[in-house]
Amino acid sequence: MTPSARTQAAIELLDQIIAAARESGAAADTLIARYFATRRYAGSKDRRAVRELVYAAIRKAGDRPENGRAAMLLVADADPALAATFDGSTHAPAPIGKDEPRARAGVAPQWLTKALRASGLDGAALTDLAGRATLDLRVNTLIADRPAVLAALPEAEATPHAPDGIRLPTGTNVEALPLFNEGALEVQDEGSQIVGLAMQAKPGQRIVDLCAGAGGKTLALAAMMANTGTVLACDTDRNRLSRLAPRATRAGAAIIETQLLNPTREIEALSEWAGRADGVLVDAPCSGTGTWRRNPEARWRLTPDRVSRLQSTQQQVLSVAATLVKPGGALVYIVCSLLDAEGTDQVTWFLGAHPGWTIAPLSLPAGAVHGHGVRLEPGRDGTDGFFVARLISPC
Ligand SMILES: C[S@@+](CC[C@H](N)C(=O)[O-])C[C@H]1O[C@@H](n2cnc3c(N)ncnc32)[C@H](O)[C@@H]1O
Repeated sequence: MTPSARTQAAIELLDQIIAAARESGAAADTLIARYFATRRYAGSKDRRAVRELVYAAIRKAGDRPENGRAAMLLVADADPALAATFDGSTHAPAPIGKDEPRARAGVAPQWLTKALRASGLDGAALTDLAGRATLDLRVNTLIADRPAVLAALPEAEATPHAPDGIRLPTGTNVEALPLFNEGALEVQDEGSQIVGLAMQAKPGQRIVDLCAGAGGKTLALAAMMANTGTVLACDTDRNRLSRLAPRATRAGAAIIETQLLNPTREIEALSEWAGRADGVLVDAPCSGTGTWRRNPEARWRLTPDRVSRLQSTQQQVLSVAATLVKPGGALVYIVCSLLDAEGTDQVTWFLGAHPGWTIAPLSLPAGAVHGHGVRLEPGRDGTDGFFVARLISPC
């Protein structure tokens, strides 16, 4: 493909991504994969170059742009070589017209930027939210240890904070690594590894992972517990939860049970666990403002109404969790969001609605105290953004 044809392909893809963001359609990565599946003439270098252009435009445009051309023009304004590809030749975008509209540059839509500022993020802390993510993995200590893995993978380095984390060059085909196929490695952002430590899970305990999804944190809990005790992994999403069993088998995690939940009838389904869990992890559904490094177009999908619906779900899940924790046991609340409305404000709500519960201080390898918990920030900590708090049930 010529440079101009690559620019045109990026514009077409951006049109699809913008439409999908407007209509709750497929994620950018899925659309990019589909686009190239039907364009066999594009080689791997072309795909990489087009992908780079698409993501440069997504990261730069704070609001959902009108169209792909307006988004790409925003990038071209700071890149003369890219601007020169708008030359009107075959397969190229039309020449840039006088006063053509550009997408608005920014971190996020204005309402969201305001809410993030009110949550204590400003300057680089704000702009780094949509920066580039690292490729982090957790060494599964049921099968291997970090020094052995680092010795076997010369291209890997230890993550700066998480004790079992390694970092690989971006773009590494993880699934082709023998250590991955042997179950010694799990792809997991360093931030996700760190907030999981807040559960302080110990061998022999009974832990509920109430929003387990496909089990990223469940597997880490089983490893922390050295495969003794029980981890009950629950979720309301059958598809996500069904991905956990094969992952657990590969990881040699034998203490995991799963339970699919009906969103209005969790307490009934979990009656055997009422007041009996040593700990309950609530990795709650959230707006994902901390994960824009991986899904920058998520900024274009979020609305105030969606945040407020998520807040209701978070409160509902927290209330279910509170019924499961034994006296003196712990509830760990995590969101991969930096909005206080989903983080520390929800803990304030919980304490008001559940008298007798207290906050336990957290000592984690990264992050800083924020409100009732600890916050990890992409800019400061080099991880995805998270809020985590540890609450103790009355005895
Ligand atoms: C942030 S994700 C969990 C990610 C997972 N813990 C991990 O580490 O990979 C939140 C999960 O909460 C689930 N969820 C949503 N509503 C729920 C509810 N009422 N009860 C339990 N899980 C729920 C979603 O299906 C989603 O999988």
